[in-house]
Amino acid sequence: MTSAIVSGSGRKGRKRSRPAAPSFGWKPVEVTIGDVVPAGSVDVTSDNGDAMASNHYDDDSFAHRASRDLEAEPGEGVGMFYGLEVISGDQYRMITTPHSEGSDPSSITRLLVVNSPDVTTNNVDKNVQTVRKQETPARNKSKKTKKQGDTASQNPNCAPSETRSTEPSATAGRTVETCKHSKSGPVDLTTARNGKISSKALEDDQQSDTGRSVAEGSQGRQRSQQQAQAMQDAWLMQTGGVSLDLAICEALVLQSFWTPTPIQAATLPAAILGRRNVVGAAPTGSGKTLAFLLPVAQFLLQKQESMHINDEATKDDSLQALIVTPTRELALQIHREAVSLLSSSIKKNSGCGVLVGGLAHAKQSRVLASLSAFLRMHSSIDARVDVGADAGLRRNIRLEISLSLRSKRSSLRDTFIDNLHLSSGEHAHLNDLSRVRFLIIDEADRMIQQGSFPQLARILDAVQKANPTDDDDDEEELGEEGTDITEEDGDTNRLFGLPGIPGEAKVTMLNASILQQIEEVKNGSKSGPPVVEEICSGEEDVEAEGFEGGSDDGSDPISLPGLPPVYRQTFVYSATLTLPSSGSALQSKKKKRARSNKDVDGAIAEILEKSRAKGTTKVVDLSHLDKRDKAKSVPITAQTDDRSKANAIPAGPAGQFRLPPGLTLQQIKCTQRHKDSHLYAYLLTTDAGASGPSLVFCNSIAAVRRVGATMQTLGLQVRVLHAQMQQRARFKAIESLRNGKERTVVVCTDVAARGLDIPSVASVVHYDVARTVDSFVHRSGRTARGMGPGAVGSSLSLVAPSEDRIHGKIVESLQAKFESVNLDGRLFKAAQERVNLACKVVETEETERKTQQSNKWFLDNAEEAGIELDEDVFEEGLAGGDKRDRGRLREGQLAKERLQKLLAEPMQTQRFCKFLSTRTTSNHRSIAPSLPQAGGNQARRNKKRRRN
Ligand SMILES: Nc1ncnc2c1ncn2[C@@H]1O[C@H](COP(=O)(O)OP(=O)(O)OP(=O)(O)O)[C@@H](O)[C@H]1O
Repeated sequence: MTSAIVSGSGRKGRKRSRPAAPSFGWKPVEVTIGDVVPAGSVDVTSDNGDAMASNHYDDDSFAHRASRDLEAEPGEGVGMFYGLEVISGDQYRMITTPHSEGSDPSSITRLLVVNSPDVTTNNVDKNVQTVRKQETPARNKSKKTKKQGDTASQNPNCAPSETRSTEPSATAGRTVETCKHSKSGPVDLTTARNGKISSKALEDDQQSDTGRSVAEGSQGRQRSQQQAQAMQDAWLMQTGGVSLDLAICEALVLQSFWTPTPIQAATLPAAILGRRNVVGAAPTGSGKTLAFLLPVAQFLLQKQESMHINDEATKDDSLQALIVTPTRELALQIHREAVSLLSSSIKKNSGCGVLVGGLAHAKQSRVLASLSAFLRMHSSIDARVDVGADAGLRRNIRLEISLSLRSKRSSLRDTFIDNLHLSSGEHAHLNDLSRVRFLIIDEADRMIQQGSFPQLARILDAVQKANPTDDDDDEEELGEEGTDITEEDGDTNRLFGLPGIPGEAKVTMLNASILQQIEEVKNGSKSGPPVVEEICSGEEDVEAEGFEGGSDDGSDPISLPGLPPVYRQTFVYSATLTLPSSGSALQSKKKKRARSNKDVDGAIAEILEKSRAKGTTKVVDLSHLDKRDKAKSVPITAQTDDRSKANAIPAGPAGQFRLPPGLTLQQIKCTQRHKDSHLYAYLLTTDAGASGPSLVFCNSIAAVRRVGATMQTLGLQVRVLHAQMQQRARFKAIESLRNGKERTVVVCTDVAARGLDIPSVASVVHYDVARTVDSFVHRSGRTARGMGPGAVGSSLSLVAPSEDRIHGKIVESLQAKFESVNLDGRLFKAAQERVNLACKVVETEETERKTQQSNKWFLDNAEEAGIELDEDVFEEGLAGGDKRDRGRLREGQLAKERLQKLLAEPMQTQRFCKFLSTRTTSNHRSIAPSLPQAGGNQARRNKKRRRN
């Protein structure tokens, strides 16, 4: 459909020659501002990187091209397409903006869009809800001339951006601008969100002589509103049509996030406009958290506004979004980010809750109780009329829970999971999962490993049960598959269908035939579970599909009494979601058939299947470097739209993980027993290691304890972090990195490898080489996070001979250059001396501590039993031991004294090596430049070379 129904424009009916169709094959259509276009005539989802080019002209030469293609007359304003506004069930109005900043929007008379003939009405219908509320003041500016008869532009005192107030419109709750002029001068109310804000601002204006502070406050508000407006426009442009709520934009302004990251730009249109499920993979530190939080926040705020209009009828205080993470720290971090995103719109209590294990029972109950209290508080707020800028914004509960699944001792987790099966109780709102609108699995490849999946499956099942999107006849069978799967594979840490290196998730999307088979099985027309077929898309060109989710596809959730069913979106994210290449896909298909035809292949497919994700799934894989195979062999399914292919890049041998651009990879090859001294020298004397907080990863808790104690004895500011620690201490370790007052070194296990976002972390050290490539990628990704030139950091691997093979695999797989760090030989010798002393001290202290602990245990138990103990049942500590023990104690004491002396003198700063450091800190003493001094064989080789 290329014709437009023209309404209310001066250019109406004007005949023009149609411009040539662009090479991407879509038909361009010329429309006039105010045009109403039939549903289905334009693709509103514009949800991949190329879509902006497909939907409108947005590059620098836009003006020229649009003017040329439209045969614009000199001085005629042309605009660009921003999105659609719903006029009625099947008609939409183009939303436009001027092509360049500063242009008068009201001058736009025509625009050029590129029209997709393939998009169905269904597609657009599903976006009605989300598009409806996306009217922005910027767009109002262009509509103003239609609605209000050019009042503003005719009044010289009424500048377009300064003198309009907004009033609620009768249609779809949109705002319509009117011109206001007051004695105190123009008032910028163009960004006011609703009528109440307008009237409040006007009151301020009329009382402007009451005090300077009022005026200043108003100016400040205006400024922040303008900034939010500018932020909204910036994101609108860069996401190809996503107009974020102004409240969200305010939060983005505070963080200066003026540009969406690639993963955000690629997924937001699909998630917000298309209401699709999203499977997203992108490098560490690339903003995936916001990519899934923004759609949630946008939905909540839009819903909030619609509730403001519709009141009780649509009031919904139940859980809206559930985010599941693999670690407690990550859950807390996401919670913090969600709160800051919503804080400007929902003041004190954002309605976000975080449930993690490891906290005291009382504390856990308080978390739950506070959420309940918030529900009650909201009920009371609902009962009264709110006035002011926040009116209506605090009215409805926005409850979001991040649930960490890693803790085996998590009573809260159990409480929550158990509560899922209760119909009433103290925290009844947690029982109702029927309204969960967003189900988000972060670090998804981790969630399906190491025993987390059964718990995750329970939650997915509970959510599905509460709001079924399918017939659940095979629920039991699916539930049992997990057990069969692990038994069959003989690997309790992995799911069936996940062969290969532990930690890699094999992903296969469901295709049409699988889904059909699932349906057939469920309908009873076919026995046996579905067989997965993986489609290697190759050259095939799957046409864009209409949006299949929601109530129109016949598989809608069962309605709850009085409330319409909730359409649920599932988001699955990680930095390492490995999509299979064509070869592996075919192989696994054969293997799969030979092994069993019972299971849905692929972990992510499993998650999507378990959560009964309906509708089109958008797959965005930005996590791999190799784009040569981009056009080939991407597993694609009927459930995955064709535009996903452009982003889905195969992994495997040809696809290397993309690392953060500011990350420097380094390596030191040394013996296991020299690792401590290399670590110490690196942290203390190299610019890379000494420039900020560091994370040192070990493969075991015992190693964490030992290395942590040694580095602490050496005078570094050290904290340890592992899963067996008290939760409070875990938080403290993370906070020590975050507050950045001191340069902390956190020695940790992989519990800190994923998700943690602490931009100040300057270096990551793999004390033990990571066991998998995924693990290496995640660990290294704790540094060089975010965007821009400041996002730099280094990742050092200490490679012992026994780790050469696995390190080689990592190097090969990443195809990245690892720089060698050659420490100055003299420096290394000095470091080694200190480390030897520290080790002796640690060993002595450890023996003493153990003895004391054991004696205390005896004493406590004897006291409890009322027994008097003989002196000789106590173990003697080194102090009271035999001659040899006392000798060891003496050695320990001497080592301590010697070490203290050495530590009082600063270590020499490294002056010559790959990491040349001329920095002098208060702790470091510069020495005269020295000649290179490599150690051992290397030194001899260098000498020989020089002689020759
Ligand atoms: N649009 C943006 N512009 C600038 N910075 C951003 C933007 N979005 C997010 N960030 C910042 O980027 C950093 C990394 O983001 P985030 O923690 O979401 O990364 P991630 O992709 O989830 O990483 P990981 O895979 O390690 O979990 C954060 O400090 C965040 O504040």
